[in-house]
Amino acid sequence: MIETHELTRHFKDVQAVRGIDLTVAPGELVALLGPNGAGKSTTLRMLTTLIPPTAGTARVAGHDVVGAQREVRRRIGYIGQGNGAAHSQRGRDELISQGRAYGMKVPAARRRAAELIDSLDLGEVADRTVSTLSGGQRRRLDIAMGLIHAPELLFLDEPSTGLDPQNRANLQRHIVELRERHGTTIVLTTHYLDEADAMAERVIVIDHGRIIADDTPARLKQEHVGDRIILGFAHEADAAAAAARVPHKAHRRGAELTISVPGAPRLVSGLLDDLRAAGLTPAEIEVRRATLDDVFLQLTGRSLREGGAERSTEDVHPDPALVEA
Ligand SMILES: Nc1ncnc2c1ncn2[C@@H]1O[C@H](COP(=O)(O)OP(=O)(O)OP(=O)(O)O)[C@@H](O)[C@H]1O
Repeated sequence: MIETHELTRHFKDVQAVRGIDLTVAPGELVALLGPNGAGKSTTLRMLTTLIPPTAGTARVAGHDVVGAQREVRRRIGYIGQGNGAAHSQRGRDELISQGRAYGMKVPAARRRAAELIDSLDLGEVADRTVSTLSGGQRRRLDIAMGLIHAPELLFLDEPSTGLDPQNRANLQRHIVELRERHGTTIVLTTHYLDEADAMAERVIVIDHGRIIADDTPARLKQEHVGDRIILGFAHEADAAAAAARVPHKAHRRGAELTISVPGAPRLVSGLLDDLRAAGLTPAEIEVRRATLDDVFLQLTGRSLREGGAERSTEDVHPDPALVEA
């Protein structure tokens, strides 16, 4: 569905995108994840024919983004960062006008608008003027606008930026459902780690205009970081004895022992049984699952977090008596 080769874009002396090779298969839901200024929007704008590449090539939905702009545009939907819908019109009319702009006849545009209003849960607000809609409803209407001509491929640039957590979760659910229902290939950009993690089966991490990782969220976390079990002992000597005993990579700092192990939640109970049998009972136990931020940190030495995503840390208390100890 998308194939780029050394895709590059410079703005005067800013190298926004530096030679990206990217392949996206039909039906994939891919998240481009990266910090502000990483080059995500610029990549999307080239793929949607809004700006030409400085160098390299891109074929989108079977056509070249420079040589066959019209063909590409007819086959894709693009929802940029701003709101696309006009404010004084009713949402439903906006959708129908958009359909007409794509050459649809009025009855077909009406039918398609009704279908999208239903899919995106806009039934109660579709007959209100756009200016009265909430941020989340506006965003859903934008998505309906991008889908009116039933594109094979939908690009969403930061779809949930500016929404509160509840509206974000709701929008994410709608996007995933759309893909399931219509089989649309979806490429979105985000700097919300939890969003990329929750929605995309494939995450492409972009930094300084280059792809630095490309895999499923689970594999990225496992390969680059792994889970950790953190045990706090009453005495340093116990932590040292436990370090010598556990069959995994372990790092001790004072009375705290950090064990790096894939699939930590599955292993923690057996590990604790073994330590307890040797008379080594930790006073505190924490299982820390790897996050995409840990992956980014590992790859770049910097954090991607901007307050939008929480670390997924969970305390595990397999035996309440242990925690009290
Ligand atoms: N029209 C432009 N003129 C000059 N520089 C630009 C232009 N558009 C983007 N840039 C620069 O290119 C780099 C990449 O920007 P881009 O918008 O692609 O990043 P991004 O990853 O989408 O960031 P964000 O998450 O903030 O949207 C940035 O340094 C940006 O300032």
